Amino acid sequence: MTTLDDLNIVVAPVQAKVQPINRKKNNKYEKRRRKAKIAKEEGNVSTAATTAPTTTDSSTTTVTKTEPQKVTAPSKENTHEITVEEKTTPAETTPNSTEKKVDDSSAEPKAVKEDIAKRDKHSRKKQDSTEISDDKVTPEEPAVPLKASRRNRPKPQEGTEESEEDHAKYLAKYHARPMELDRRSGARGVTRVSKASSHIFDAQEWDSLNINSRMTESLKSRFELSSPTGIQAKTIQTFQDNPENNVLVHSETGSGKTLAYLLPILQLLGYGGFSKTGDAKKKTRKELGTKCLILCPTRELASQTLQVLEKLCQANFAGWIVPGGLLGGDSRNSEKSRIRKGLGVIVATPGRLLDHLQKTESLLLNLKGKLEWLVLDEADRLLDMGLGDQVRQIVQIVRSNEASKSKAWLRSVLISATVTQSVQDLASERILCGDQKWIWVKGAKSKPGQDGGAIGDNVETDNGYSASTPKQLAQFHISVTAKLRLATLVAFLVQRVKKGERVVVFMGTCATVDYHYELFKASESLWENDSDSDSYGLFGSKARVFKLHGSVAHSRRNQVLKNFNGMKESAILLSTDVSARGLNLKGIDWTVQYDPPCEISDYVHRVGRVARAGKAGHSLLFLLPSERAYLDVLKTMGIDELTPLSLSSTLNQAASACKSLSLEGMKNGGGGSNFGKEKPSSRLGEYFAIEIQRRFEDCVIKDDIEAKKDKKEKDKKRKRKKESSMKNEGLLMGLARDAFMSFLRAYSTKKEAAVRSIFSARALHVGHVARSFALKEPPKSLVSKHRQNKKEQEQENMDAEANKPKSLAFHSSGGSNAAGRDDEEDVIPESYDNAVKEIEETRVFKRPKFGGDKDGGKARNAKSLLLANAFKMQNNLMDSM
Ligand SMILES: Nc1ncnc2c1ncn2[C@@H]1O[C@H](COP(=O)(O)OP(=O)(O)OP(=O)(O)O)[C@@H](O)[C@H]1O
Repeated sequence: MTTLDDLNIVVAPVQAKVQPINRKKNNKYEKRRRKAKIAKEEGNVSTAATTAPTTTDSSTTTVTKTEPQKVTAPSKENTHEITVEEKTTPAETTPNSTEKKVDDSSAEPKAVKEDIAKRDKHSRKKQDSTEISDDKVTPEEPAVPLKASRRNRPKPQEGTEESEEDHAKYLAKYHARPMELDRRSGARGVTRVSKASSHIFDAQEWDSLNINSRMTESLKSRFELSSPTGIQAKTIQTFQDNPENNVLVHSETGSGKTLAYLLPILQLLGYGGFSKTGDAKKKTRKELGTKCLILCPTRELASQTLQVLEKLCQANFAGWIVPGGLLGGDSRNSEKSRIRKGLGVIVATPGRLLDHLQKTESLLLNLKGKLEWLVLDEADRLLDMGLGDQVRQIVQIVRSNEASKSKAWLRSVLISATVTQSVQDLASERILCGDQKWIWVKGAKSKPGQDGGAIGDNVETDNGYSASTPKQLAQFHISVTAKLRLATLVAFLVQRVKKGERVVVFMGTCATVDYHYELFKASESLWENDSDSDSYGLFGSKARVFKLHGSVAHSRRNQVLKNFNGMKESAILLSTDVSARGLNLKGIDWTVQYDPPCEISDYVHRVGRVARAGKAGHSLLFLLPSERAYLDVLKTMGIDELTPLSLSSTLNQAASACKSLSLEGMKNGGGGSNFGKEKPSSRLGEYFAIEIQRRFEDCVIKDDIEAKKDKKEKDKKRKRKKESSMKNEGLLMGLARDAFMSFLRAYSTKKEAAVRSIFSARALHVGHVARSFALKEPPKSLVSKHRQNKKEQEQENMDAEANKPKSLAFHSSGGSNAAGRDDEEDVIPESYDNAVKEIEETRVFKRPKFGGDKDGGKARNAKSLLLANAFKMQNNLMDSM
């Protein structure tokens, strides 16, 4: 029989329950505490940490009592240390420390406090009213766990054990506590430590390669590179042995692919062949023309490559070869004049190069009869859907510019750590490879005898990912529910910052980066006695936070990278995938993927920002419990070394590092019936999560209240004049809403087929997702639209259902969609608008119905209703937000 769980039905999320400031104990809480006691006897499913933690389920709260374990890497310089304390030190529960914090909070303007309290009250009221509304929406986060609350839970009627089971599943899915999540993911306290490795280096020396001795000298002295990496030696040899072929360079991230292709090209341009000695073939800029075009997917990577190229050319080797960049963001006119003077090697982003090819005649003149190399760095990104068209047009123009030439004259060089089947397919298109053969040069992990083959030959795995992540990289994943995500991110960063480490946090969209950046900046410091560092925000004087994404102005992006790379102490860079490819970010210890990437190849490139050139490095991937299958997909791609990181340890360690904050959490939200009974130390991590969540939510609301006040005052001053153009909401509130919406959109539009079903928006708990953006409830625009149409929709759907032939109602027609039930994924649209709407729509139907539902038929028909809604959604594409 089809159960509601099979339908992926989730209890409709309602506004989050947040502990109000100055919350008082009252009868309601007393009752809930009693219920919690009952729950203790009942079962294993536990409440989430961000609700008032009133359960006493010792099986899930007790922290394993082992001594703190310290795993130390052998070499201090090249390794990082991860200390995992399975047992947290009990907090010093001195009344003074908590009192102090309370005093601090009382420093807030009274009006603001009252306002926040009012909102909390309103929020609670709303929740209560929802419980008894027509919709019978189950509260998203009751103050006591639903399982525990006998009276709150609708009584299952006869023959409804199934509903009980559904309910338990629901709780286990969305309200599991850290210890339980750890148990499920198999996370242990002891964890892996990355050690530096020399596997990417070749046994050869620079001198053994046939490149000019002036160059090798400068590589050793100026670049301080003592020996070539394996891929560098192999690529130079391949260029030497196959002067007329196309080359595909495929090696793990950070293995030195940039020099691998630049060195042989410069050798050929400067000296006409491979030799340690020999005279340079000097030419004027006009005579030389443009010999090589290097395309990079981002401006940052292009300018990094240009810097390396300039340094190489100036190194007393081939000073007459003048490289230049055509990068989006620079002035066109200055680029034009540089092109006119003559650029021997051009490094460009596709858009800007195409623009010049179409508008700057002198560029076509410089290329004609001269161009020999077309390099696509990060080829898979350049050839994918986003940039593929532009790159194709570029190749077409370049080739038609030489139409009369009969001899093969242009060689393509593809570079990437991820050579997917689609890249191989595209590479075999004639437009890219001409008449020449491809030579595939593979990196250190390749099996012996595999180099020098043609594309399509000797593929290690079907997907070509196996040689892509550095061997020495220690990869972790953490399983965390949506409502604990934000607190867990902060907890993890607290540990890194404490150790003075540098971290890049990858997020899915520009809006999420903007929001977290502003939120961290606006929040008070986590550390005690860090009052001097107000301007630095959450991590105080211990770490600066930076942001980088595609919508940041170009000039600002350069500055951010410069400042981030220039910082010696701990720093955190919040970024989108704009810095995922090719960038050499200085001294990074960890990459964190807060939002899993759209494509597996992006996973490889993101983690590849650490553990470069054989150094040690770590990566962490955040996953919701519903996204666990993502690990299996990674496995099929040859990435199977992810160790589960303990959530409870992560929170507990942060709690130990920020004791006063955790104590405040205990006081504000964690007292409950167990205050003084349950060992506080066993839940310290959860108190940390509670408090950090509360602080963020208050920060957003406070900012909103102040902005509204400001606007009111400004409007008053203007009297009868037009109202001020100021937004009627705080910066943080606006950013939070944008971030939340963009998260949902991005979530539902994961591109790769292999992961699409894993990131189904229907598995999300929208209310909890809102909390991960420090919103107490999902944005009103999303909810009110839904409410407005809901009744109407329900009626229509019920009508449609009633008119259907009875035999189809619950008939599983062998995968057919005739009854509109068996293949929901096909029916639910994937588009931007619908994806968001889909989440809203499903909120209505995801709630498991328990006994006592007057409209029992409604529950049974939930799946049909869902489908009918999906059809309706399709019709309302443009109307959804
Ligand atoms: N022979 C070498 N010895 C030591 N370090 C090197 C050597 N060659 C390059 N490096 C350093 O290794 C780092 C990574 O180089 P590079 O950017 O070329 O890697 P990559 O393979 O292109 O990485 P990605 O796949 O991420 O683009 C750089 O900091 C570079 O200076």
